[in-house]
Amino acid sequence: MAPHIFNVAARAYQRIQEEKTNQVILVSGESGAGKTESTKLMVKHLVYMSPNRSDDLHNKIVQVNPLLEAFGNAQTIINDNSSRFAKYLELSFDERGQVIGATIRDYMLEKARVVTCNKDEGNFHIFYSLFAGASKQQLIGLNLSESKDYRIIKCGCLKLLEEKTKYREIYLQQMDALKRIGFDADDMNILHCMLGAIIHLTEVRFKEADKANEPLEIVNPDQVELAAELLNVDPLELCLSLIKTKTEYGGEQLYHLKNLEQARESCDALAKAIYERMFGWVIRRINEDLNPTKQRYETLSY
Ligand SMILES: Nc1ncnc2c1ncn2[C@@H]1O[C@H](COP(=O)(O)OP(=O)(O)OP(=O)(O)O)[C@@H](O)[C@H]1O
Repeated sequence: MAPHIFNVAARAYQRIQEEKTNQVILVSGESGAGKTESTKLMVKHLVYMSPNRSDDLHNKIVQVNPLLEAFGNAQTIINDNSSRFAKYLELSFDERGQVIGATIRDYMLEKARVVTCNKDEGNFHIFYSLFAGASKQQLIGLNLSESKDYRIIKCGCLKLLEEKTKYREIYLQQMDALKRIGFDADDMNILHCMLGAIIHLTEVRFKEADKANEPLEIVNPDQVELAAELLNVDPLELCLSLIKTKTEYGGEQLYHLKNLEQARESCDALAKAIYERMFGWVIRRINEDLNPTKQRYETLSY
């Protein structure tokens, strides 16, 4: 019989206590095998075994899950809530075996999903919950209209749009979780602006110039302007960076015109990079919340 997950967690905990050495549990398997759910149960069991069961820390770890899933999970053919990143969760213990903190490290976020995903799958959950849950006023503030108009939503399974009630509920949970990890009104606003900017950037379209050796034309420059406004950057600079490459040679700045493919790629790359930074920001804030003390003793990692 395969080892039970509680047994694996108990053995690792026992070794930390007896040998005072770090322990690692590797949770692997194909998509949908149950890695995420098993990890949640093992964390629960480890906290349960701690001398002064820190329900508070366990609750915090559980409560950040909706956030991780909002930004890092998406519907795939195999799993409705598939993690599209690899996760390393480190639990810290004091000498009594008490869990005193947790740190999450993310790897290999599938950021390409922001701009391309299989038609039977979904984009990251956060985009659907944003359209379903944000108020009309918030969406107007981001210059966004009906979700079905956007490539970021259209590139995935449109059926997800029919689940508005579910996503509205999820949005409220996500906003609640953000507040709990210390996001204030300004942080919330920045996060929404980043999401809005990504959505506008993925809308930008380019066209070949009529004459040779002329820069590409941006078909809908309003989308670049809206993205620039939300990112608080100069719209002209942003437009230029999408159609030209700047290099420095001998202290001189040189500009090369991008072709259609390069411009599309750089615009998508920018959207993906913003998404990745945003995810990293959320994880950093989660870690601050999960580490009330900076002291580190033995650790257990997944
Ligand atoms: N221990 C469990 N108890 C109940 N349901 C489970 C359990 N493990 C897995 N499941 C079911 O299987 C689904 C997929 O599990 P999970 O998301 O943990 O898989 P995963 O291996 O992390 O997948 P991915 O690699 O795609 O993220 C869950 O949404 C849940 O419905």
